[in-house]
Amino acid sequence: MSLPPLVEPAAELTIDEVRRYSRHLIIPEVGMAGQKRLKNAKVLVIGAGGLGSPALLYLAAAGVGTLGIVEFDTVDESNLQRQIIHGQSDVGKSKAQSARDSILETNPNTNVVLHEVRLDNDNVFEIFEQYDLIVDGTDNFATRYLVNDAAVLLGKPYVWGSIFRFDGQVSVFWAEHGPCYRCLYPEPPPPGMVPSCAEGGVLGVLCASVGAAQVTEAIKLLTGIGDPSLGRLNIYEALDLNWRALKVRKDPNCAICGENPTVTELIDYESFCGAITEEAADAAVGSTISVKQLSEWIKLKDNGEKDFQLIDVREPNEYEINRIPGSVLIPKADFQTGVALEKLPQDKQLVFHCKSGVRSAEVLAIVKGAGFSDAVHVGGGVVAWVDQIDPSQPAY
Ligand SMILES: Nc1ncnc2c1ncn2[C@@H]1O[C@H](COP(=O)(O)OP(=O)(O)OP(=O)(O)O)[C@@H](O)[C@H]1O
Ligand SMILES: [Zn+2]
Repeated sequence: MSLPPLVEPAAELTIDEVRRYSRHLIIPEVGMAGQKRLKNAKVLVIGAGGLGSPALLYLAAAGVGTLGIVEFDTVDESNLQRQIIHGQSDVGKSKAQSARDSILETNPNTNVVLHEVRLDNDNVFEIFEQYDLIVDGTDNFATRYLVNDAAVLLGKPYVWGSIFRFDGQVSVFWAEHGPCYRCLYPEPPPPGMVPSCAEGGVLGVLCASVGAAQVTEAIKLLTGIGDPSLGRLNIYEALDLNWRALKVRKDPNCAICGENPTVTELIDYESFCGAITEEAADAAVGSTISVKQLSEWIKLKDNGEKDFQLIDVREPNEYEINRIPGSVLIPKADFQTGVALEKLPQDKQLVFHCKSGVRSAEVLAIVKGAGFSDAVHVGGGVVAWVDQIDPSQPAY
């Protein structure tokens, strides 16, 4: 379905702008009118991370006049493998400011507006209202549902993208003309089911494919060229170098854009998406030790004053990156299938850890259910261990 352009054309382009955008201007479908629409456009990008990096650079290069950035975080060395808007000298700096510097280097005509906050219920409307179009480059479900609901309630379109390992997804959501994100995904995945990129990894260059596809959709919407991916879920598989599209229908029972909506205002997205299952949270109460305690326990064990078995429930490739001394590796999946339970020592206290404490809490729930009532897990996992106890090991 083609839609009218989102934006009216700006009054004119300067001589410099005509030179800069000449390769756009000679595309008949874009032409002066299309480029002037881009100049007049106000686009908000949420997150200057994996997707936001290419999205912001290409939106700026394309001549989008005003670019807003919502981002609260600072640049970490592990971001540089994919977040190409930031460089080595930006490590430790505000991502929003680092992104602005790169954008202005790419196109000094861009009016860059920084929102150096975490997007939340209190600021989302005020921020969204200032823009014609939103590009979601975030990596967590709580923010995705917040973005969707705020966009539906304000009647705004947005371009959504997601990445995981080798695969990406892109779609356009606009409840007034088609489905919304909740029509496609009515509920977030159960906590722990879908690992984040920090947990599961992502091929850096995948961000370029997916971020560029998001910008393509943004340009189509702003200028009215082509058919935007409204009602179309585009799926990219990097290993096959293949895009395919699935139809997405507007759900008449959608909680927010359906015929009888039950969501009429913003909700508590953190608890809606729950970072951890209820069973895992219950199991962890009173059975969580800190990395400092673990380090004491390891000393006592070395002196023969305490006995326990430390079990790392991450994946083998994570175990190769860093590990806590004395741990044995039994991945979480082996507890879920039950095969791990037979391997567990019956005569020792069990201490579980993972990367950050989510997977180990889930395993704790399983082993406590199997009768290992004195088992504990390590809050903050190996991330906290490297941070607080052994900075000589690499973090990831
Ligand atoms: N609610 C939010 N408000 C503002 N920015 C957000 C929000 N949620 C996520 N982001 C930002 O979106 C970006 C997502 O980028 P990306 O998926 O590459 O993850 P990352 O957090 O940088 O990396 P990793 O999770 O691997 O450490 C991050 O920079 C993150 O700070
Ligand atoms: Zn919907």
